Amino acid sequence: MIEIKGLCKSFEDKTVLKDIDAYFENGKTNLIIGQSGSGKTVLIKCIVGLLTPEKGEVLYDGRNLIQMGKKEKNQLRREMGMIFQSAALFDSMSVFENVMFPLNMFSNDTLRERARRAMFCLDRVNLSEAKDKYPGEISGGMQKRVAIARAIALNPQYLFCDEPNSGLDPKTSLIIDDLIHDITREYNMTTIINTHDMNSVMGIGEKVIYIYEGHKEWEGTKNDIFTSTNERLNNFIFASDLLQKVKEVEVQSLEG
Ligand SMILES: Nc1ncnc2c1ncn2[C@@H]1O[C@H](COP(=O)(O)OP(=O)(O)OP(=O)(O)O)[C@@H](O)[C@H]1O
Repeated sequence: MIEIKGLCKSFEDKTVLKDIDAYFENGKTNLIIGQSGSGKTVLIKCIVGLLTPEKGEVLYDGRNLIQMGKKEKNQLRREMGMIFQSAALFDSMSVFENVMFPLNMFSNDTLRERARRAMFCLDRVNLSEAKDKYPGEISGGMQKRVAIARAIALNPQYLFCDEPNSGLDPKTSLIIDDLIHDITREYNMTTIINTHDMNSVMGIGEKVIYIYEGHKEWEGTKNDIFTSTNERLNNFIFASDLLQKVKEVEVQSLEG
């Protein structure tokens, strides 16, 4: 579990995060949502240690990241998998070599064991047949799947995904969402996803945190969203006519 307590972050005189408390459980997909500029990326960067907050705690199963020394932080980083907005694969390496990369950097296993692990991860995302291709030769959705295989290669306890669906069509986005959701359960990981994608919220939002102008405005499950009376949340989620219709149908079925 990851817990954050009283997190505050400013840049010069601009306060971006205001006293955020939240917890993210194992085996669940936790989503951070909010308008552009509300502070989601800064929050996730504080959680993974790329930014240091002025105040607050970031606890990884009780271990406070903010107070860790360099050695302990490096150890913790090995327990983290990350999937960035652009899949951020190495273009000059094959799919297989991309997945081998973290294993070659951090694992003490033999070459044979590392190769077996890389193939296992590629198989898990249904890409073993593309192992010799290069990122430029495969689709955006396949690149994201390679990024997922690479992120889980070291068997992380914590998985962070920044806009995993950016640039993907709705159907491919669903495949990526389901994959992240299934893997989270299978490995009992703590997964935090930063997203704008309302389909993701409705599909895999086991826990949703809504950030508004740097503070936590609301939290709940995807089902709680339909019955929430929080006006800011409603304005944000049900901005489109289509989602407004979905809400009406959902509320009717809850009432009936
Ligand atoms: N390094 C920085 N220096 C100064 N201001 C920053 C820095 N990083 C972020 N900010 C500011 O913090 C605020 C929140 O930015 P952030 O990137 O977290 O928003 P976001 O919710 O992730 O937006 P989006 O959904 O568009 O990615 C913005 O006003 C941004 O300009």
